Amino acid sequence: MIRRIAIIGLGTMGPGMAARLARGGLQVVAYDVAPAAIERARSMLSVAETVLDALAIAPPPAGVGTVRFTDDLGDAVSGADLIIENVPENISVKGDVYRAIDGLIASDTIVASDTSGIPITKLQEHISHPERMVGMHWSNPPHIIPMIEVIAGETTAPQTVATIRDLIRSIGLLPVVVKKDVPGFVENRVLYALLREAVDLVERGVIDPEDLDTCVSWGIGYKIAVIGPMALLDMAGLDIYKSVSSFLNADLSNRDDVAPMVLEKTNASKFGIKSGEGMFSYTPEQTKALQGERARKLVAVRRILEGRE
Ligand SMILES: NC(=O)c1ccc[n+]([C@@H]2O[C@H](COP(=O)([O-])OP(=O)(O)OC[C@H]3O[C@@H](n4cnc5c(N)ncnc54)[C@H](O)[C@@H]3O)[C@@H](O)[C@H]2O)c1
Ligand SMILES: Cc1ncc(C=O)c(C(=O)O)c1O
Repeated sequence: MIRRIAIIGLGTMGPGMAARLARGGLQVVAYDVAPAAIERARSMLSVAETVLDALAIAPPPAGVGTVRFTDDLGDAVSGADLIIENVPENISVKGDVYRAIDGLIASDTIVASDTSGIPITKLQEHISHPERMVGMHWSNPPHIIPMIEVIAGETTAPQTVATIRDLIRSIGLLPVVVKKDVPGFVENRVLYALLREAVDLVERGVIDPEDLDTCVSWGIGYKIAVIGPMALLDMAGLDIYKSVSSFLNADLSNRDDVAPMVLEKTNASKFGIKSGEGMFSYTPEQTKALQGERARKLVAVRRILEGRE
Protein backbone atom coordinates (compact mmCIF):
# COMPACT_ATOMS: atom_id res chain seq x y z
CA MET A 1 0.00 0.00 0.00
CA ILE A 2 1.48 3.34 -1.06
CA ARG A 3 0.91 6.16 1.41
CA ARG A 4 4.09 8.19 1.47
CA ILE A 5 5.79 9.37 -1.73
CA ALA A 6 9.09 11.19 -2.18
CA ILE A 7 9.53 13.27 -5.34
CA ILE A 8 13.15 13.92 -6.29
CA GLY A 9 13.54 16.82 -8.74
CA LEU A 10 11.18 19.80 -8.79
CA GLY A 11 11.67 21.35 -12.22
CA THR A 12 8.99 21.46 -14.92
CA MET A 13 7.29 18.23 -13.83
CA GLY A 14 7.74 17.84 -10.05
CA PRO A 15 5.44 20.52 -8.60
CA GLY A 16 2.33 19.58 -10.63
CA MET A 17 2.93 15.92 -9.85
CA ALA A 18 3.21 16.69 -6.12
CA ALA A 19 -0.05 18.67 -6.21
CA ARG A 20 -1.93 15.89 -8.03
CA LEU A 21 -0.69 13.10 -5.75
CA ALA A 22 -1.54 15.12 -2.63
CA ARG A 23 -5.01 15.79 -4.03
CA GLY A 24 -5.33 12.00 -4.25
CA GLY A 25 -4.77 11.80 -0.47
CA LEU A 26 -1.09 10.86 -0.52
CA GLN A 27 1.62 12.23 1.74
CA VAL A 28 4.23 13.82 -0.50
CA VAL A 29 7.73 14.94 0.45
CA ALA A 30 9.36 17.02 -2.30
CA TYR A 31 13.12 17.43 -2.68
CA ASP A 32 15.45 19.20 -5.12
CA VAL A 33 19.20 19.70 -5.02
CA ALA A 34 18.71 23.39 -6.00
CA PRO A 35 17.21 25.72 -3.35
CA ALA A 36 15.83 28.00 -6.11
CA ALA A 37 13.89 25.04 -7.57
CA ILE A 38 12.31 24.38 -4.17
CA GLU A 39 11.22 28.02 -3.87
CA ARG A 40 9.78 28.02 -7.39
CA ALA A 41 7.99 24.72 -6.71
CA ARG A 42 6.30 26.21 -3.62
CA SER A 43 4.68 28.92 -5.74
CA MET A 44 3.83 26.51 -8.58
CA LEU A 45 2.06 24.25 -6.08
CA SER A 46 -0.65 26.80 -5.33
CA VAL A 47 -1.15 27.51 -9.05
CA ALA A 48 -1.59 23.75 -9.67
CA GLU A 49 -4.06 23.51 -6.75
CA THR A 50 -6.24 26.21 -8.34
CA VAL A 51 -6.30 24.21 -11.57
CA LEU A 52 -7.22 21.01 -9.70
CA ASP A 53 -10.13 22.91 -8.12
CA ALA A 54 -11.25 23.98 -11.60
CA LEU A 55 -11.09 20.33 -12.70
CA ALA A 56 -13.43 19.57 -9.77
CA ILE A 57 -11.05 16.99 -8.33
CA ALA A 58 -12.32 16.68 -4.77
CA PRO A 59 -9.84 17.44 -2.00
CA PRO A 60 -8.96 14.55 0.32
CA PRO A 61 -10.24 14.40 3.92
CA ALA A 62 -8.51 16.80 6.33
CA GLY A 63 -5.11 15.61 7.55
CA VAL A 64 -4.19 13.57 4.49
CA GLY A 65 -2.91 14.72 1.13
CA THR A 66 -0.06 16.98 2.13
CA VAL A 67 3.09 18.28 0.43
CA ARG A 68 6.18 19.01 2.52
CA PHE A 69 9.35 20.45 0.98
CA THR A 70 12.82 19.49 2.15
CA ASP A 71 16.40 20.22 1.10
CA ASP A 72 17.66 17.00 2.71
CA LEU A 73 17.65 13.85 0.53
CA GLY A 74 17.73 11.49 3.55
CA ASP A 75 14.72 13.25 5.06
CA ALA A 76 12.88 13.08 1.71
CA VAL A 77 13.21 9.33 1.22
CA SER A 78 13.04 8.19 4.83
CA GLY A 79 9.94 6.00 5.29
CA ALA A 80 8.81 6.47 1.68
CA ASP A 81 6.77 3.67 0.08
CA LEU A 82 7.44 5.12 -3.37
CA ILE A 83 10.13 7.39 -4.76
CA ILE A 84 9.50 9.21 -8.03
CA GLU A 85 12.76 10.28 -9.65
CA ASN A 86 12.23 13.34 -11.76
CA VAL A 87 15.73 14.71 -12.46
CA PRO A 88 17.12 15.65 -15.92
CA GLU A 89 16.96 13.15 -18.80
CA ASN A 90 20.51 11.90 -18.42
CA ILE A 91 21.46 8.37 -17.36
CA SER A 92 24.47 9.49 -15.38
CA VAL A 93 22.49 12.11 -13.36
CA LYS A 94 19.71 9.59 -12.73
CA GLY A 95 22.24 6.86 -11.83
CA ASP A 96 23.86 9.16 -9.23
CA VAL A 97 20.44 9.68 -7.62
CA TYR A 98 19.73 5.91 -7.47
CA ARG A 99 23.13 5.23 -5.89
CA ALA A 100 22.61 8.07 -3.39
CA ILE A 101 19.25 6.71 -2.21
CA ASP A 102 20.16 3.00 -2.37
CA GLY A 103 21.37 2.75 1.22
CA LEU A 104 18.68 5.09 2.58
CA ILE A 105 15.55 3.17 1.57
CA ALA A 106 13.93 -0.14 2.52
CA SER A 107 14.46 -3.05 0.12
CA ASP A 108 10.77 -3.02 -0.85
CA THR A 109 10.48 0.71 -1.53
CA ILE A 110 9.43 1.21 -5.15
CA VAL A 111 11.64 3.51 -7.22
CA ALA A 112 9.81 4.95 -10.23
CA SER A 113 11.39 7.07 -12.94
CA ASP A 114 9.53 9.75 -14.90
CA THR A 115 12.05 9.35 -17.74
CA SER A 116 10.69 10.49 -21.11
CA GLY A 117 12.18 7.49 -22.84
CA ILE A 118 15.35 5.97 -21.40
CA PRO A 119 14.67 2.21 -21.29
CA ILE A 120 13.96 1.18 -17.71
CA THR A 121 16.28 -1.82 -18.19
CA LYS A 122 19.20 0.64 -18.53
CA LEU A 123 18.22 2.54 -15.37
CA GLN A 124 17.93 -0.73 -13.41
CA GLU A 125 21.69 -1.24 -13.75
CA HIS A 126 22.17 1.50 -11.14
CA ILE A 127 20.06 0.13 -8.30
CA SER A 128 20.54 -2.82 -5.97
CA HIS A 129 16.93 -4.09 -6.05
CA PRO A 130 16.00 -3.78 -9.75
CA GLU A 131 12.77 -5.74 -9.25
CA ARG A 132 11.32 -2.69 -7.49
CA MET A 133 12.19 -0.20 -10.26
CA VAL A 134 9.55 0.86 -12.79
CA GLY A 135 8.86 3.57 -15.34
CA MET A 136 6.06 5.99 -14.40
CA HIS A 137 5.94 8.43 -17.30
CA TRP A 138 3.70 11.41 -16.71
CA SER A 139 2.72 13.87 -19.42
CA ASN A 140 3.21 17.63 -19.15
CA PRO A 141 1.42 19.45 -17.45
CA PRO A 142 1.22 16.54 -14.98
CA HIS A 143 -1.58 17.95 -12.81
CA ILE A 144 -3.86 18.21 -15.87
CA ILE A 145 -3.05 15.30 -18.21
CA PRO A 146 -4.65 12.14 -16.76
CA MET A 147 -2.72 9.44 -18.68
CA ILE A 148 0.43 7.94 -17.15
CA GLU A 149 2.52 5.24 -18.87
CA VAL A 150 3.74 2.36 -16.67
CA ILE A 151 6.77 0.47 -17.99
CA ALA A 152 8.55 -2.62 -16.69
CA GLY A 153 12.25 -3.14 -17.32
CA GLU A 154 13.64 -6.64 -17.90
CA THR A 155 13.91 -7.35 -14.17
CA THR A 156 10.94 -5.39 -12.81
CA ALA A 157 8.67 -7.61 -10.68
CA PRO A 158 5.10 -7.90 -12.05
CA GLN A 159 3.89 -6.89 -8.56
CA THR A 160 5.77 -3.56 -8.86
CA VAL A 161 3.92 -2.78 -12.11
CA ALA A 162 0.60 -3.79 -10.56
CA THR A 163 1.17 -1.61 -7.48
CA ILE A 164 1.89 1.50 -9.57
CA ARG A 165 -0.99 0.80 -11.97
CA ASP A 166 -3.39 0.41 -9.01
CA LEU A 167 -2.06 3.56 -7.33
CA ILE A 168 -2.66 5.62 -10.50
CA ARG A 169 -6.17 4.20 -10.82
CA SER A 170 -6.95 4.74 -7.14
CA ILE A 171 -6.49 8.50 -7.46
CA GLY A 172 -8.67 8.77 -10.57
CA LEU A 173 -5.93 8.82 -13.21
CA LEU A 174 -5.50 6.64 -16.29
CA PRO A 175 -2.65 4.10 -16.29
CA VAL A 176 -1.50 2.61 -19.59
CA VAL A 177 0.83 -0.37 -19.20
CA VAL A 178 3.42 -0.49 -21.99
CA LYS A 179 4.20 -4.13 -22.85
CA LYS A 180 7.79 -3.72 -24.11
CA ASP A 181 10.58 -1.50 -22.77
CA VAL A 182 11.25 0.31 -26.07
CA PRO A 183 13.05 3.73 -26.10
CA GLY A 184 10.49 6.55 -25.80
CA PHE A 185 7.82 4.03 -24.70
CA VAL A 186 4.62 4.75 -26.68
CA GLU A 187 3.57 8.35 -26.06
CA ASN A 188 6.91 9.87 -27.01
CA ARG A 189 7.49 7.54 -29.97
CA VAL A 190 4.24 8.85 -31.44
CA LEU A 191 4.90 12.47 -30.38
CA TYR A 192 8.48 12.48 -31.69
CA ALA A 193 7.38 11.00 -35.05
CA LEU A 194 5.01 13.96 -35.34
CA LEU A 195 7.61 16.49 -34.11
CA ARG A 196 10.28 15.18 -36.52
CA GLU A 197 7.97 15.75 -39.48
CA ALA A 198 6.76 19.14 -38.14
CA VAL A 199 10.31 20.45 -37.63
CA ASP A 200 11.31 19.16 -41.07
CA LEU A 201 8.38 20.91 -42.80
CA VAL A 202 9.21 24.25 -41.10
CA GLU A 203 12.94 23.81 -41.79
CA ARG A 204 12.32 23.13 -45.50
CA GLY A 205 10.10 26.24 -45.74
CA VAL A 206 6.97 24.25 -46.59
CA ILE A 207 5.03 26.17 -43.94
CA ASP A 208 5.55 28.91 -41.33
CA PRO A 209 5.70 27.86 -37.65
CA GLU A 210 2.42 29.61 -36.73
CA ASP A 211 0.58 27.96 -39.63
CA LEU A 212 2.07 24.55 -38.79
CA ASP A 213 0.56 24.87 -35.31
CA THR A 214 -2.84 25.95 -36.69
CA CYS A 215 -2.83 23.03 -39.13
CA VAL A 216 -1.93 20.40 -36.52
CA SER A 217 -3.99 21.77 -33.60
CA TRP A 218 -7.19 22.38 -35.54
CA GLY A 219 -6.76 19.56 -38.07
CA ILE A 220 -5.25 16.59 -36.27
CA GLY A 221 -5.09 17.57 -32.59
CA TYR A 222 -8.69 18.57 -32.00
CA LYS A 223 -9.89 15.39 -33.74
CA ILE A 224 -7.45 12.99 -32.15
CA ALA A 225 -8.54 13.93 -28.62
CA VAL A 226 -11.89 12.36 -29.50
CA ILE A 227 -10.92 9.72 -32.06
CA GLY A 228 -7.62 7.91 -31.35
CA PRO A 229 -5.27 6.87 -34.20
CA MET A 230 -6.52 3.28 -34.43
CA ALA A 231 -10.15 4.44 -34.50
CA LEU A 232 -9.19 7.16 -37.01
CA LEU A 233 -7.87 4.51 -39.44
CA ASP A 234 -11.31 2.90 -39.37
CA MET A 235 -13.04 6.27 -39.78
CA ALA A 236 -10.92 7.24 -42.81
CA GLY A 237 -10.95 3.71 -44.24
CA LEU A 238 -7.98 1.33 -44.33
CA ASP A 239 -8.17 1.37 -48.16
CA ILE A 240 -7.50 5.13 -48.12
CA TYR A 241 -4.67 4.68 -45.62
CA LYS A 242 -3.19 1.94 -47.84
CA SER A 243 -3.25 4.17 -50.93
CA VAL A 244 -1.87 7.30 -49.25
CA SER A 245 0.80 5.50 -47.20
CA SER A 246 1.97 3.63 -50.33
CA PHE A 247 3.41 6.89 -51.78
CA LEU A 248 3.62 9.17 -48.71
CA ASN A 249 5.59 7.03 -46.23
CA ALA A 250 8.64 7.08 -48.49
CA ASP A 251 8.55 10.90 -48.59
CA LEU A 252 8.27 11.49 -44.82
CA SER A 253 11.28 12.64 -42.84
CA ASN A 254 13.43 9.74 -41.71
CA ARG A 255 16.32 11.77 -40.34
CA ASP A 256 18.06 9.97 -37.49
CA ASP A 257 19.91 12.96 -36.04
CA VAL A 258 18.73 16.20 -34.43
CA ALA A 259 17.54 18.75 -37.01
CA PRO A 260 19.98 21.65 -37.73
CA MET A 261 17.28 24.21 -36.84
CA VAL A 262 16.98 22.72 -33.34
CA LEU A 263 20.77 22.54 -32.88
CA GLU A 264 21.15 26.16 -34.00
CA LYS A 265 18.59 27.32 -31.44
CA THR A 266 19.80 25.19 -28.52
CA ASN A 267 23.44 26.19 -29.20
CA ALA A 268 22.25 29.82 -28.81
CA SER A 269 20.48 28.89 -25.51
CA LYS A 270 17.08 29.36 -27.14
CA PHE A 271 15.19 26.64 -25.26
CA GLY A 272 11.64 27.99 -25.49
CA ILE A 273 9.53 29.38 -22.65
CA LYS A 274 12.18 28.65 -20.01
CA SER A 275 14.70 30.99 -21.75
CA GLY A 276 12.23 33.46 -23.31
CA GLU A 277 12.87 32.31 -26.88
CA GLY A 278 12.69 29.10 -28.88
CA MET A 279 10.44 28.57 -31.90
CA PHE A 280 8.63 31.74 -30.76
CA SER A 281 9.54 34.60 -28.35
CA TYR A 282 8.00 35.17 -24.91
CA THR A 283 8.12 38.07 -22.44
CA PRO A 284 7.55 37.09 -18.78
CA GLU A 285 4.07 38.70 -18.97
CA GLN A 286 3.20 36.75 -22.13
CA THR A 287 4.41 33.52 -20.52
CA LYS A 288 2.21 34.04 -17.47
CA ALA A 289 -0.83 34.86 -19.61
CA LEU A 290 -0.16 31.91 -21.94
CA GLN A 291 0.16 29.43 -19.08
CA GLY A 292 -3.12 30.64 -17.56
CA GLU A 293 -4.91 30.50 -20.90
CA ARG A 294 -3.57 27.02 -21.71
CA ALA A 295 -4.57 25.66 -18.28
CA ARG A 296 -8.10 27.12 -18.67
CA LYS A 297 -8.52 25.58 -22.13
CA LEU A 298 -7.12 22.18 -21.13
CA VAL A 299 -9.46 22.10 -18.12
CA ALA A 300 -12.47 23.01 -20.28
CA VAL A 301 -11.62 20.40 -22.94
CA ARG A 302 -11.02 17.71 -20.33
CA ARG A 303 -14.32 18.39 -18.62
CA ILE A 304 -16.13 18.01 -21.94
CA LEU A 305 -14.22 14.86 -22.94
CA GLU A 306 -15.11 13.34 -19.56
CA GLY A 307 -18.77 14.17 -20.19
CA ARG A 308 -18.90 16.56 -17.25
CA GLU A 309 -20.14 19.60 -19.25
N1 LIG B 1 9.41 18.48 -19.44
C1 LIG B 1 8.51 17.58 -19.86
O1 LIG B 1 7.60 17.91 -20.66
C2 LIG B 1 8.57 16.17 -19.37
C3 LIG B 1 7.41 15.37 -19.46
C4 LIG B 1 7.45 14.07 -18.96
C5 LIG B 1 8.63 13.56 -18.43
N2 LIG B 1 9.73 14.37 -18.36
C6 LIG B 1 10.93 13.77 -17.77
O2 LIG B 1 10.92 14.09 -16.38
C7 LIG B 1 12.26 14.27 -15.92
C8 LIG B 1 12.40 15.68 -15.37
O3 LIG B 1 12.08 16.59 -16.41
P1 LIG B 1 11.82 18.14 -16.13
O4 LIG B 1 11.36 18.70 -17.45
O5 LIG B 1 10.99 18.32 -14.91
O6 LIG B 1 13.32 18.61 -15.87
P2 LIG B 1 13.85 20.02 -15.33
O7 LIG B 1 15.19 20.20 -15.91
O8 LIG B 1 12.82 21.07 -15.51
O9 LIG B 1 13.97 19.74 -13.75
C9 LIG B 1 14.87 18.83 -13.19
C10 LIG B 1 15.08 19.20 -11.74
O10 LIG B 1 15.94 18.22 -11.17
C11 LIG B 1 16.79 18.88 -10.27
N3 LIG B 1 17.95 18.04 -10.05
C12 LIG B 1 19.04 17.84 -10.82
N4 LIG B 1 19.87 16.96 -10.26
C13 LIG B 1 19.29 16.57 -9.09
C14 LIG B 1 19.65 15.68 -8.04
N5 LIG B 1 20.78 15.00 -8.10
N6 LIG B 1 18.81 15.54 -6.99
C15 LIG B 1 17.64 16.24 -6.93
N7 LIG B 1 17.25 17.11 -7.89
C16 LIG B 1 18.06 17.26 -8.96
C17 LIG B 1 17.10 20.21 -10.93
O11 LIG B 1 17.54 21.16 -9.96
C18 LIG B 1 15.75 20.56 -11.53
O12 LIG B 1 14.97 21.34 -10.65
C19 LIG B 1 13.16 13.99 -17.11
O13 LIG B 1 13.55 12.65 -17.11
C20 LIG B 1 12.24 14.29 -18.29
O14 LIG B 1 12.65 13.64 -19.48
C21 LIG B 1 9.72 15.65 -18.79
C1 LIG C 1 8.58 17.65 -26.40
C2 LIG C 1 8.22 16.74 -25.27
N1 LIG C 1 9.08 15.80 -24.90
C3 LIG C 1 8.79 14.94 -23.90
C4 LIG C 1 7.59 15.00 -23.22
C5 LIG C 1 7.33 14.01 -22.20
O1 LIG C 1 8.14 13.14 -21.89
C6 LIG C 1 6.67 15.98 -23.55
C7 LIG C 1 5.34 16.16 -22.86
O2 LIG C 1 4.98 15.42 -21.93
O3 LIG C 1 4.62 17.08 -23.26
C8 LIG C 1 7.00 16.86 -24.62
O4 LIG C 1 6.14 17.82 -25.00
